[in-house]
Amino acid sequence: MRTAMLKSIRSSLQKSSPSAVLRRSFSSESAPERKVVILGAAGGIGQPLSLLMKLNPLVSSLSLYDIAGTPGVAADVSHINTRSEAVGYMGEENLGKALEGADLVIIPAGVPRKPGMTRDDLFNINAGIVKGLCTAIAKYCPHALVNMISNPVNSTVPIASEVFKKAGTYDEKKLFGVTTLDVVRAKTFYAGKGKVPVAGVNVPVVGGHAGVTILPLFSQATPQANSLSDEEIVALTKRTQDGGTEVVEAKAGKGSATLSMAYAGAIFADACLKGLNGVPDVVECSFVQSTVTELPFFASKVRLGKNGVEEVLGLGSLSDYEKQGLEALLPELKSSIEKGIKFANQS
Ligand SMILES: NC(=O)c1ccc[n+]([C@@H]2O[C@H](COP(=O)([O-])OP(=O)(O)OC[C@H]3O[C@@H](n4cnc5c(N)ncnc54)[C@H](O)[C@@H]3O)[C@@H](O)[C@H]2O)c1
Ligand SMILES: O=C(O)C[C@H](O)C(=O)O
Repeated sequence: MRTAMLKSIRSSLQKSSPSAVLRRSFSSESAPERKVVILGAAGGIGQPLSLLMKLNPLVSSLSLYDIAGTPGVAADVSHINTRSEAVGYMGEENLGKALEGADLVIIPAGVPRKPGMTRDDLFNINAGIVKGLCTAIAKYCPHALVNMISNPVNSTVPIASEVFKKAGTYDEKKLFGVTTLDVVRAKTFYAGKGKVPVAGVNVPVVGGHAGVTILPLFSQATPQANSLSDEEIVALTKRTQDGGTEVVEAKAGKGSATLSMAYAGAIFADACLKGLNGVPDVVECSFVQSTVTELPFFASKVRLGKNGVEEVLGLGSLSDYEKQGLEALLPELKSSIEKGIKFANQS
């Protein structure tokens, strides 16, 4: 009787959508102590992400760091009656205190795009910001998991890896480029076009996080929506690849995706915390060190565990259209990775 009940609970959990899992995790209790740090916490993503992480009961200590504005954000969210204590840290002289003892560091620090810009146009400013923050991570919390949101992710993750290598702290299992927003978008657009309930939809997205390097694998979407034509799959792929630009244009100079990104960042951080806590079978897509292709970093499904990446999963079988997409993305992704590595080693 008890075994049957446990089986049924397990199966309903496995079928749940990420948002349902996140809501359910908000109500779980007796989790281990976990310190989560947000670098860039007063920004467009940082503020709603701070709220969502304050709501997550897997977090016991929430450390909010920015170069400006964090006392207000921290005072505000600290009044929310949830498990974690929230503390704000402002200015570089307080970065060490913000990071000490961290289990997970989330980085949405840096400038966002304006209409007409590519993510790579952010490199000149954001590469230096990420390098500085990662140097501090290597010093103050070398064992923390790092969730990189700052763009261009295809280059900022390699920059972080080089900074950690130089400091002697690099652990490839602990560095993640956050590509969850691509998955969130692919699920939403697919459910809309395929007329299937969005809560149950799953779509892996592989490659990287910019334009054609974003490759949604609709051939592996579940549940399969039978009615979609090849033209509709092409249009869905393009919309997923251009999702960020769609928001940048709609915001007309006032930045890029913040609310949907905070949601996606919270889903991914929650998955990392569950992995750290030993929850089995936590799988999300992420841009990580990889041998799935010839490139040193690649986004694919990743199983998360007590040390971060437990297993980088393969691509599975691809449609001919997806195979072409994979071939087409490799040169751009390669050059963005190399640009990040070069920057970290020459400056
Ligand atoms: N990975 C993704 O899917 C994804 C999605 C959306 C946005 N982004 C990227 O996230 C980044 C942030 O976007 P946003 O809309 O929140 O921008 P924003 O300008 O609203 O906020 C950025 C914050 O970073 C802070 N900051 C700047 N330098 C810092 C430093 N050295 N240390 C700490 N904080 C610092 C700023 O003070 C600001 O509060 C951008 O690079 C954007 O392109 C990534
Ligand atoms: O598009 C951007 O510049 C921000 C982010 O990478 C996104 O995908 O929304």
